[in-house]
Amino acid sequence: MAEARADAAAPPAGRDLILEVRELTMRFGGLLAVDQVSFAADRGRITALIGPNGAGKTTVFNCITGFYRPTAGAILLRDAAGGVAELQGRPGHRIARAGVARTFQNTRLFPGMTALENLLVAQHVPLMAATGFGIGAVLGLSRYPRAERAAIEKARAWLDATGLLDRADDPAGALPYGAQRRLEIARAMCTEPILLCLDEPAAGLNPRESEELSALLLAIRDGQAAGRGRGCSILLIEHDMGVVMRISDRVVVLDHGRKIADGTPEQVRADPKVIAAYLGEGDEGEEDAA
Ligand SMILES: Nc1ncnc2c1ncn2[C@@H]1O[C@H](COP(=O)(O)OP(=O)(O)OP(=O)(O)O)[C@@H](O)[C@H]1O
Repeated sequence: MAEARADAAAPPAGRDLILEVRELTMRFGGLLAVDQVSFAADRGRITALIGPNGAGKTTVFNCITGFYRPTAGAILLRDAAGGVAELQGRPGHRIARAGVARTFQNTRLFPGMTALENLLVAQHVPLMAATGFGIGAVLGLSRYPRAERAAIEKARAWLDATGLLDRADDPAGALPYGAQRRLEIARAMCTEPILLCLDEPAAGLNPRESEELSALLLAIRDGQAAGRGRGCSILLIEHDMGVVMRISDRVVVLDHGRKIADGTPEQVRADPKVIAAYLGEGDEGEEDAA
C-alpha cells in the first residue's frame, strides 16, 4: 500500500488499527451531516457504528468507501505490514483495490445472474489479470483456466459458508431476502478484503436469520469462514441492537452528525448520552440489548 504521509504514520499507542477516521466532516449544501467525527477500528475486530435515524452513519460509510468526497478530514487504512493509504477523496474502485469491500442497505446484486455468477463477477480483477488483460490469451499464454477454477472454488466455499451452496445455480433475484443479504456478504468476501463494511446487514431478517448472521460475522472476523484462514476486520452499521451487542468488540455512537460515545458494548449501553439519544426512537431492537 502506498501514499503514506509523515503525519499519518503514527497510530495511537497500544492499538493495532486498520482504519482511522480523523475529524471527518461532510456537508450537503447547508446541512452538516457529519461534523468532525473521529474514531478508529481495530484490526481483526468488529466495530459497530450506531445512532438514531439521520445520525450520519451511512454518510460516514459513503466517505470511507469513496461514494462521497468528504468536505474535510482524513481516512487512513493501515495494512498489516504498516503501509498507510489515505482514502478520503479517492474513487471507490481504488478504495476497493486497497482492500475495502462493502454491502449496501438495499442489496445490489445482479438479479438475473445466478448466485455463483454473482460471486465470479466479484472476482473479475484477478480473472482479467490472469488473461494478461486479453494479450496473454492472444499469445496462448493465458493462465485463465487455472484462475477460473480457483475463482469457482472460492465462490463455492463462500456459498457454502453462507448456506447457499444448494442455491448456486438459482438467479440471485429469486432468492429469499435473507439469502440475498448473505450472498452480498459472500460477494464482498470474494474480493479478499482486509476491511468489510456492512450497511445494516440484519435489516429485514427474522430472529433466526439474525442469529445466523451474527455467527457468520464472527466466523469471518476470526478467519473461520470458507477456509479463509485469516481474519477480516469488520465495520458495521446496524440498528438491531441485539446483533450489535452480541458481536461488536467496539461501538461508536453518532447523533446529529457528531460522535457522542465510543467504547465496549457494555460501556456504550450504560452511557447516559446514548440512552438520551435513543429515547423516543421506539427501536424494538433496543429491547433485545437489555
Ligand atoms: N446525498 C445527500 N444529500 C443531501 N443530504 C443527505 C445526503 N445523504 C444524506 N443526507 C442527509 O444527511 C443526514 C445523515 O444521513 P445518513 O443517511 O448518513 O444517516 P444515517 O445515520 O445513516 O441514517 P439511517 O439510520 O436512517 O440510515 C440526514 O439528514 C440525511 O438527510
